[in-house]
Amino acid sequence: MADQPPAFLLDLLKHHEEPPPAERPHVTLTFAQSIDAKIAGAGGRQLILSGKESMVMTHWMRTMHDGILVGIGTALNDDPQLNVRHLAPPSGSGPHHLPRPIIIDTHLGLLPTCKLLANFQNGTGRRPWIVCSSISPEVEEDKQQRKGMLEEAGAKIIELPLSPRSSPPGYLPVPLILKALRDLGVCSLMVEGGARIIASFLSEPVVDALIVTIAPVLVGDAGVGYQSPTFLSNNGELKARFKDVHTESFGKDTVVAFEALP
Ligand SMILES: NC(=O)C1=CN([C@@H]2O[C@H](COP(=O)(O)OP(=O)(O)OC[C@H]3O[C@@H](n4cnc5c(N)ncnc54)[C@H](O)[C@@H]3O)[C@@H](O)[C@H]2O)C=CC1
Ligand SMILES: Nc1nc(O)c(N)c(N[C@@H]2O[C@H](COP(=O)(O)O)[C@@H](O)[C@H]2O)n1
Repeated sequence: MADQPPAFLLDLLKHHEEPPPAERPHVTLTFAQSIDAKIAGAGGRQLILSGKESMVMTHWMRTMHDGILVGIGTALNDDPQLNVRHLAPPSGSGPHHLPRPIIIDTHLGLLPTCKLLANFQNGTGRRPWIVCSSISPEVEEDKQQRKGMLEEAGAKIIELPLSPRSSPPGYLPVPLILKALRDLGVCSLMVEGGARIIASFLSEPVVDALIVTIAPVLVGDAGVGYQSPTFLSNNGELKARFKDVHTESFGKDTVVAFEALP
């Protein structure tokens, strides 16, 4: 197994050597999809779309970011670990860098028994950060109680103001999330999904690199896809926001990498 990330990742993410903007980290959006653009099965059932080789590529990518972000839908559905266990231990100095797990969880529904917290407790994972909407302890006793339980299990809770007019309701604004993470020292962020998080990040001009693993399978209409904003102008021409910079086969999968256009 290779002992360093694939060359295209080193090249695509070399902007990480530069400081990120003041208002956000460098952002990489990445996920795996079928050829009919599904990221999960019927009813959201988790699908292992990536084969071994592209999964190893994803784990190398994880080592190259300060933080790794998923939405609460993914955290509850998949109970992910977000670590780098598919990589062989490095031969030389120290272990691989582990990204900080970050969960976007407006109402604090994450379970204190989840694998991310269990891994932190047993010393194999970093302390997860949970981003939620601000709590008014007097009127939200249940949420305050859940906060206490999650903190007891090891989580750091980050509260952000949620506008009553937020659209869709209950969504924390992406720029606010990114600013809070940047202020906490996160300089590079890998966003893994799920469907709603992908749509939200694609709707804002904040994604520097987009890396999609395409597995040669059809999931069918019952599968879960993701929405993207309209990239067509009134005359039907493509208003490209990204340019494709690299395509490479990893085992049976095709990985397509894009970078944001200025
Ligand atoms: N194939 C792949 O690479 C991946 C697939 N998945 C799949 O995605 C599915 C989960 O996706 P979703 O249910 O859409 O959940 P999600 O993981 O996208 O979380 C969405 C939830 O986060 C909260 N949220 C707060 N602020 C938000 C914002 N600004 N934008 C979006 N959400 C915000 C809301 O409660 C929202 O319902 C699962 O089936 C999982 O297996 C998840 C990650 C990667
Ligand atoms: N790269 C990739 N390929 C797939 O086929 C996937 N289903 C995912 N899912 C993402 O990875 C998380 C699971 O991570 P762990 O294996 O538990 O470390 C899952 O929650 C999705 O974010 N990714």
